[in-house]
Amino acid sequence: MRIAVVADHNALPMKAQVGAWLTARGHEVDDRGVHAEEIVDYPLLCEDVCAQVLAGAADFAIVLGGSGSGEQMACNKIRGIRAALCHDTFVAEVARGNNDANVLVMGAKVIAADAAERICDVWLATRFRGGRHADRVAMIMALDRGESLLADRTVPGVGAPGR
Ligand SMILES: O=C(CO)[C@H](O)[C@H](O)COP(=O)(O)O
Repeated sequence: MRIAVVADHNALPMKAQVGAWLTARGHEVDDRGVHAEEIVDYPLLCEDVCAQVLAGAADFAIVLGGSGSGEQMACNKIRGIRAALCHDTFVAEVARGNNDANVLVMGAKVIAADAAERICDVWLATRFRGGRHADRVAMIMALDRGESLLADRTVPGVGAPGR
């Protein structure tokens, strides 16, 4: 697969290790920075790497930060992106299998590099299951377009006061 990778100043060693791991398994890695330990504003990296996915230049993006939470937020502000912050293989499996996520975010201050490799392994091996999950992803994408899911209907149990 073609995988575009970025890391901020908190995750350069993880980027090197994950990049080498991916390359050793035959994936094409596009290392889009940063390349030095200068402090960088991670939303810039997120915009760049997500554009690679949206343009079809990459099958997935991997975004590495300190915690990863801001990176996940930034990526998910970009229309068409479904970014998942994964700290373990369970979340990675659900992110791909159920959510059809196209950007993997990890926090180098949260998990070790060997855990990041295991997460990548599960991410790349898991296929989107479709079915009811496809309906939910379609709803996510409607929200992404600024549409309301509830404007023209009521859903039992949603928004009603509990007893
Ligand atoms: O994980 C992150 C955002 O979620 C960033 O890596 C983190 O916020 C950067 O902060 P600093 O400039 O203090 O290293």
